[in-house]
Amino acid sequence: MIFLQKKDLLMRRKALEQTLQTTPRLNLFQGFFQAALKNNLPIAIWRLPNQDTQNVVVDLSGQAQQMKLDLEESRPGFAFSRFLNPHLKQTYFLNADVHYSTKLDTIQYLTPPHALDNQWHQSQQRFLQAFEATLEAAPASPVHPKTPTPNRLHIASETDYSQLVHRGVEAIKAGLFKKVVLSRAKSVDLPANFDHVQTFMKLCQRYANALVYLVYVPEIGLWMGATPETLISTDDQQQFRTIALAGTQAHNHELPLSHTAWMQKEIEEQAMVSRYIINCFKKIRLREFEEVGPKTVIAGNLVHLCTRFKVDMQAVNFAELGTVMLDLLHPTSAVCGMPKETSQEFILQHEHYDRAFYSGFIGPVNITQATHIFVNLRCMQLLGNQAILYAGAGITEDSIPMREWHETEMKCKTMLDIIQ
Ligand SMILES: C=C(O[C@@H]1C=C(C(=O)O)C=C[C@H]1O)C(=O)O
Repeated sequence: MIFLQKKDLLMRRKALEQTLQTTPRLNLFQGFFQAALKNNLPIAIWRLPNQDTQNVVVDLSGQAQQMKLDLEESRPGFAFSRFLNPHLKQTYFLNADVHYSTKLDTIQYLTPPHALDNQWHQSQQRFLQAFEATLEAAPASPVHPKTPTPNRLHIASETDYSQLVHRGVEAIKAGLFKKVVLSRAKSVDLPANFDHVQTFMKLCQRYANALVYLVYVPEIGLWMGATPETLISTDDQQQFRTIALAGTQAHNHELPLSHTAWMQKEIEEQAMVSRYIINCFKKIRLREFEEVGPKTVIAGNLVHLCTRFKVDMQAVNFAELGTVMLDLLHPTSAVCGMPKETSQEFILQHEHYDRAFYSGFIGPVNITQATHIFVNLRCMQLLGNQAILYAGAGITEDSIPMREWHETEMKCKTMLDIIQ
């Protein structure tokens, strides 16, 4: 019986390979997405910065697994974390049981070591059946994603947010901390013809140097974003990378990037993030790192100041650097504050809403021998016919509440420009 099922499955996979090559990209991704929704399976679709390759992974176990993230030991998959995730222990992880990349143009199947043969094949069969069916004919009534209601959602008005910033500045003046990143949620109606996969494709086109993603986990819901901020990356050449990104202004297309002028406030704010990263290196006695910047970089409609850090993991003989640094860095002072503990406490007490996955981290783990984890910024949670957009701004002693509100409005535009 199992033998027959296996044979059937192998034939189905083979037939699919040809279909993959003749089906337009958009339809393929619609197919993956619909098949995952139909079977209640977690799915992640993404495209790395400055790459054309789009990827999809589907977790056939059907469960959002929460685990302690260990990058060096982990199976290939996709990590998704809330802002609050002490010691990375509550990281959601989507196993790459099914992985498709437009570069290889083929589906790779991974069977987890603990999988029960029978159940596993059935789950794969059901998924591939649904995938094939959507490719043959787009469903007349597509399945809609489950969209659990966010916890403690509060849409801050300009007055609410200005008061919050004012409180932050007071706390800094009182010496509680030096910087705090204060954020808010904004709600917008989605157009009647809103399409998740099409929006993902539009984001890819518009934001070439961002990680663009669409993640669906039935228990969590649907998140989408185009983030400019690498948290950690490690590649097949054993290079570790991270960046210090802060300071924000609108991108002036008429001005060469190198002519962008920055105020003292932004320079200091970004320097704090760099210092924070260097302190993390110091904690693990790592001295050999390359540091380049700060330079002005483009992130959609905005520009930021960015310093790049690089470590040759082989040269320093530190194979676990990725996990160790992820644990030390998250949440960085680009999304939390400086010092970390007191600023985080302030955020939890005063923001009056749950950041959920905003300012958490997200990205592929051990996919084609590389891991690219990003800070989840310029993102939105999709709820039926409504989207919740999230954005924050770094508050220092010199912050002016109205300006910070305006900055968060500009950050929300990254998503707004695509959906409206
Ligand atoms: C907090 C966000 O962005 C972060 C904060 C920045 C700032 O305060 O200038 C700039 C880039 C990001 O590191 C966000 O996009 O919500």
